Amino acid sequence: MPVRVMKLLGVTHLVATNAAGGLNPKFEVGDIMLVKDHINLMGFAGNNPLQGPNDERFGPRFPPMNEAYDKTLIREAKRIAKELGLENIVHEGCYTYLGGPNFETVAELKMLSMLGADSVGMSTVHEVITGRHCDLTVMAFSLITNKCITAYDSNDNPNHEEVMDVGKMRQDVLKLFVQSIVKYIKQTEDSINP
Ligand SMILES: O=P(O)(O)O[C@H]1O[C@H](CO)[C@@H](O)[C@H]1O
Ligand code: HPA
Repeated sequence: MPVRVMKLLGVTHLVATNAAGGLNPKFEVGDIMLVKDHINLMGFAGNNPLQGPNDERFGPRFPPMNEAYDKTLIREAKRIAKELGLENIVHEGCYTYLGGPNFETVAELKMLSMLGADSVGMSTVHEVITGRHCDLTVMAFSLITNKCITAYDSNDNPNHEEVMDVGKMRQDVLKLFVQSIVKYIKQTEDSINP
């Protein structure tokens, strides 16, 4: 619903962000993952924001989702990351989510890893689907706040405090990153519609 309100207000771009567990073993806590694709696992279970009668004022009944994440914005976000000296902590990958609010089991995480997910959260996909349905240009990134635990002999536990702490630790960098991306989008829009 907020995404459609944004559309009605004239918004053209959606930059979605989330905190997520890192499933890709190359990711470290505090890294950023640009989302290049997602797996809508809740959609597999029949939970999709576009369910129900389609409102043609927003978009078509059967929207494509193979190019959900704008390739130009991903490319420019990488360039910006380099300019800001963040290239070593910025990666690209596939996001997936379960409904939460519990963190995932070891078996669930092993399955998600086999499916090709690089980060795991509890949000974002519904907003992205709704945004693409009404033709917003979309980009998203995950802040990796914890490493997913995929071994039964681990003594670690994911917890929301750690997620919040890592978010706070990275807030200045993330603010700068988002500001730079928004600045790029504004410049591009202004050059198209002066
Ligand atoms: O996806 P966001 O809201 O960024 O936050 C993620 O972090 C929280 C769990 O710690 C959950 O809300 C999960 O979705
Ligand atoms: N799993 C799901 N959601 C999350 C995680 C996680 O490990 N970290 C932050 N949000």
